[in-house]
Amino acid sequence: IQLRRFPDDFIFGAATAAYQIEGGWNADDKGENVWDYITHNNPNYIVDQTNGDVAADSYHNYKRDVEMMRELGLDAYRFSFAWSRILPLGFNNYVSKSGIAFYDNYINEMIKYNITPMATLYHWDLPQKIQDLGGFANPLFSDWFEDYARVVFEHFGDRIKKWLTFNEPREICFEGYGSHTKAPAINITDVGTYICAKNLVIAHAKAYRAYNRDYKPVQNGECGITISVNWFGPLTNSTEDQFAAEMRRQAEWGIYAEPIFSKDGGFPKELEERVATKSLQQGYQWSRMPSFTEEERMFVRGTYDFFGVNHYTAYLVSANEYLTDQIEPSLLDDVGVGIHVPEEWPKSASSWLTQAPNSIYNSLVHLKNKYNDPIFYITENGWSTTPSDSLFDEDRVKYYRAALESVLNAIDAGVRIKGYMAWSLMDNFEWLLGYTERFGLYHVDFESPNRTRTPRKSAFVYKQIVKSRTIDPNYEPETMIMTIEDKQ
Ligand SMILES: CCCCCCCCCCCCC/C=C/[C@@H](O)[C@H](CO[C@@H]1O[C@H](CO)[C@@H](O)[C@H](O)[C@H]1O)NC(=O)CCCCCCCCCCCCCCCCC
Repeated sequence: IQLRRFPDDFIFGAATAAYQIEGGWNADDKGENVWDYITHNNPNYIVDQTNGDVAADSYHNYKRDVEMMRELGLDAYRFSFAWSRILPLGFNNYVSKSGIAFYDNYINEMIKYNITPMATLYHWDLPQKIQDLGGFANPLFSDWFEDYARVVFEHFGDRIKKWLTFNEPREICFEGYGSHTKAPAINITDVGTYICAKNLVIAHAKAYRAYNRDYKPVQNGECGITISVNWFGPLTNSTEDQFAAEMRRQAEWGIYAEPIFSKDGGFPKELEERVATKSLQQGYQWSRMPSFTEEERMFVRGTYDFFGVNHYTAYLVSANEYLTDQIEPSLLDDVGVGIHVPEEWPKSASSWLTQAPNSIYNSLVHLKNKYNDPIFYITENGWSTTPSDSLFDEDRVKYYRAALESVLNAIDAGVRIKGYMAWSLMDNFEWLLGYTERFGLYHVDFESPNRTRTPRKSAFVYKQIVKSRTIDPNYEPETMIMTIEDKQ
């Protein structure tokens, strides 16, 4: 059989995030963030009562991390900066020398071995002081974020050419402000998600425009945002189900993507009208979804060089079936649709994650058509197993092969995908689920003092894909001993 090839300029990488791997929660002068705060003050918030105080201890093991990237032959590595490690007080009146030194060393180690760093400015670890001031609900948030972004561009922009402002606005705003499944667990269901969404996209735009104006002319990098785009397709072909799926997509990612990537900007129209109507019926004198002024709409619109997509799974949406009770008022009540996951889709260790057919293709072809053919990077994609599963992670291997076939299907359909980052390079702190779900190509022994990393079978399979730039469905590693090979 002729195997399909990834384009020569396609970059393969792996991803992580600061709070999930770094540890060193109070090393040197690092400040407290919202995950430090919630895990220390309410340990039962996490299912196994753990936290990221030490995690995979990448603060001390970063050289081993880069060695793993070399073992896999990666072109790129996506990681995030911890705001409170760089600015321990939240604001830019004090910049931590040791925080800067840590990231300098980490990045220099990658560059030394020709691994392209892709950096996320914010992956959920807000300085607690900024949260005490309201966090993403404070209209001044966007200025504080721009200040932080400028410090990072200033110090690291000579070496980092691919920037992401935020990781997954849905998880920040819906789960953190409109629900309680992410820190800071504000759970103000009527307006939390919507106020956060507006301030977040304005903060993104301020950072993007600051980069474009003051850094890009010298540093020559690119800047985007990563949005979680799981596929929400209609359960049937009926008009009602198709509209229901569109409403759910608007609620899941449209409220963050539309202001930035659409021709007109602003929030998605149908959802905006629905929330405005329901708000009046519910006795509010204004829509629970704030509008953009004309100036804000134009300011946010078009602030991207590429679209970062985190994709894991899919759900089927129905207008009339599988409906469940929702808190009223809330985003899920505003949308008011049913969700179904077919029994036959293979299950992972995570309740929300099944292996859905060709869902990367479905998502990216949809986004390409909706948002005028942007350049995409898949900034996360991966599969979870349990801590007791063996190193021979056959399900993860199947998932990665199917996902990468779906990437090739999308490329064949004309989608401009330039890279793929596997989630994750190594096991890490999986938020509410602590260490009970594992996403790593490398297993991490969280009981061992130096957090020993050991490659799983999927690491060898991914390495072969990266090296050959093809997906051989029959490839079997000959050994489970990992080595570093010279890149051709
Ligand atoms: C049977 C019908 C049930 C209806 C359920 C409807 C579900 C609709 C959509 C639900 C989304 C669920 C949450 C998914 C979040 C992910 O998008 C998010 C991805 O984040 C990135 O991924 C990495 C791995 O998780 C992460 O480490 C990385 O930092 C991040 O960038 N993942 C998370 O946020 C992780 C935790 C999610 C836990 C949230 C608990 C909410 C429980 C929802 C239950 C859904 C049940 C579905 C049942 C399906 C049955 C097969």
